[in-house]
Amino acid sequence: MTKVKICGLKEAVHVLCAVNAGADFVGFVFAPSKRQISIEKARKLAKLVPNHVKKVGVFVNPTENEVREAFENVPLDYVQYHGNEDPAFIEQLGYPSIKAFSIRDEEDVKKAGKFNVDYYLFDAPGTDYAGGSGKVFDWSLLDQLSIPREKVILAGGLNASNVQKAIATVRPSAVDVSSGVEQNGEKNGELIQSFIQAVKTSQQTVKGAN
Ligand SMILES: O=C(O)c1ccccc1N[C@@H]1O[C@H](COP(=O)(O)O)[C@@H](O)[C@H]1O
Repeated sequence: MTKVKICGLKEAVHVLCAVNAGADFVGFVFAPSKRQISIEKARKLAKLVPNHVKKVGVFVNPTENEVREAFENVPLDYVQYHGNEDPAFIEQLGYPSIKAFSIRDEEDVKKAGKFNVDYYLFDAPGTDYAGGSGKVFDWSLLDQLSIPREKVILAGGLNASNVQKAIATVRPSAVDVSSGVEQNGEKNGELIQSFIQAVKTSQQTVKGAN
């Protein structure tokens, strides 16, 4: 079952929409971004999230204290490191973790081998911010990936129209979306629902074909 992460949530209505539509992870951005929210805001939104939906905090080159404060106070289930954090920094903090890699070429893919994390997230390089650019990268760069697929999250410019092809091509454990469920720069409930529906339909199609 491919899981779904809806990232960059800022409003209660969209958190509830993601949860009700079947999201497996919801993401709160603490890094510099147009989607950045405070720990206090994330704490309020987190109260709307049932235990089976995992809460992810997105950081870019944070200090240890920034991560600890958010993890304990929201509270979070996973920390997503979306910058140039090194393996020792992540291991020292010791939280359940997702490490993001910006993929331009095969060398970027190889960097994943240095980390020991719960999930390896592959994304397009950022433009204005470290992530959330809405850009797709060349998925074929992941063809030779040695990371087990159950630990792979695919991100980068996904939307309801391309996510089924993305799943069939990369076979990730989960897909992650931010820009692709937004309209005029804001999250959109219908787009969140259609994205999650597209992922679920994709799984039904695969089952039916077997
Ligand atoms: O969403 C953001 O604003 C963001 C800012 C800084 C780091 C990561 C961010 N989001 C992550 O970006 C990817 C892809 O997003 P998109 O669907 O291409 O817009 C995803 O992993 C988000 O978690």
